Amino acid sequence: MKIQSSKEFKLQREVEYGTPEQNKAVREIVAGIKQEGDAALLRYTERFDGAVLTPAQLRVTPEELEAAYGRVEESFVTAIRAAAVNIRAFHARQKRNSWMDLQPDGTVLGQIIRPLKRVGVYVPGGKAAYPSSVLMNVIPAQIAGVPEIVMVTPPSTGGSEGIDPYILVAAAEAGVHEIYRVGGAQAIAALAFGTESIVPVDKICGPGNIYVALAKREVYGAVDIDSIAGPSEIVVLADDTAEAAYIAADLLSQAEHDEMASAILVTPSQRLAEEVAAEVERQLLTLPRETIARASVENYGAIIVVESLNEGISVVNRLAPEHLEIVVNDPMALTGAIENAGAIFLGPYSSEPVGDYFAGPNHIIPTNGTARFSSPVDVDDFIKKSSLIYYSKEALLRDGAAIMELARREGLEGHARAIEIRLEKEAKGGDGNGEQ
Ligand SMILES: NC(=O)c1ccc[n+]([C@@H]2O[C@H](COP(=O)([O-])OP(=O)(O)OC[C@H]3O[C@@H](n4cnc5c(N)ncnc54)[C@H](O)[C@@H]3O)[C@@H](O)[C@H]2O)c1
Ligand SMILES: N[C@H](CO)Cc1c[nH]c[nH+]1
Ligand SMILES: [Zn+2]
Repeated sequence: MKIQSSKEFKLQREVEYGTPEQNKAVREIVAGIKQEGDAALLRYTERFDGAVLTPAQLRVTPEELEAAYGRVEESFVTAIRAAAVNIRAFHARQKRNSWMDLQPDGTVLGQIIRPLKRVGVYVPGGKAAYPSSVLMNVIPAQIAGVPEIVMVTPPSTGGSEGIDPYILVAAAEAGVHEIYRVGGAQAIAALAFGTESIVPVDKICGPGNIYVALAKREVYGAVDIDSIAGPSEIVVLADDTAEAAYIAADLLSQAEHDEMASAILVTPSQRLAEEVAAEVERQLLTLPRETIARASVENYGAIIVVESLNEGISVVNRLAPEHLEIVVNDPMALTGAIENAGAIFLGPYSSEPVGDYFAGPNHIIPTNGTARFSSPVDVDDFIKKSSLIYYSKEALLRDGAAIMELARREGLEGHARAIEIRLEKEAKGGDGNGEQ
């Protein structure tokens, strides 16, 4: 990995997100699905995933879900159940309730919280299969009370029409029954606009590669999306107390996701910078996904040597990473200064994969600097709110003049008159129903 100063470092997102070719390809795929529905969905699935399907084969059957249990180890089922307990407990704390505030004049104001009706969850399955992302998508939706959860995931790597059995078992454990074997931009477009086989959804959540992330951005507006949760990112802010081998391993844990993943060390220690660079090289040699991880660290990785931890914090806030590890003498003391980071891991034992799989917080986290304004997936992603306004006669008589003043200053006489007609009637003796 290249060691450089903060001045030499050039932030990738200052160039366009995705190449022009990737952006163009995604726009064409989305338009194709919109115009041709299933026919385009099957064509793209053959082209990008090598799976030749008929419309009847798009949906996973209950028998396939059942059969998947026979293809996974018991230890996997035990582990995914334990992870689900932690994820459920963490997200249960986020549940909101409707509320109403009854004021002394009889006015009632409030918010009604309802779950979204139908959501689509994307579970990646291209370069790796992500059963953990099933739980991260589905559990918060269930806690919110979403009645219809539909999952999409690409057919397994290698061109089989099957889906990775670990993903299917995770879905069965989570209680998802509507699953389609489609992935990439075509799956996102099918969820957003519907096809003959897939009923459209209200919102799409879930992580994915650059094609998935760009497609979510493209369909936003027709449906809601969680955030741009694209290729994974890790930034480690470390001082001289950090163990180089741990830091290198954590950087590679994210680099191995995708050639476009990004792994960056920020440190005031030249010694640590050099040791981590050497460790990354050493550990890469035995990593099964060496080719992907090497491409990631070469193209999107960096070791940035800063003057001080304070300068390091500024660099981190500018990067706004998906994951931030703070591995310094007193990590808690720095946490308050971190303004932009999707998830913050403190100390030498909070290795990033702890959060990817098990601790409980969600691993679907904004990338590409969007942690500046968006948050990890949570229960709030699956609800909507309606405001509730009940004004009593007393309250309208009190506030009417102010409302008419504001309406007339906006030149909206119709608004003013809607209030005035009531005030005038009350001035003449009211409607006699005595309502307060
Ligand atoms: N940010 C997060 O919260 C988070 C969480 C988990 C995973 N991730 C990321 O999710 C991604 C998973 O990627 P993946 O590739 O393994 O699976 P994926 O399911 O996201 O993508 C696979 C799909 O990409 C499409 N595709 C591949 N090459 C294409 C091309 N040339 N043109 C058009 N479409 C093409 C195919 O349709 C394929 O089905 C990784 O980048 C990983 O870092 C992010
Ligand atoms: N690190 C990914 C989020 O960027 C999540 C994940 C799932 N499995 C392994 N990792
Ligand atoms: Zn990961």
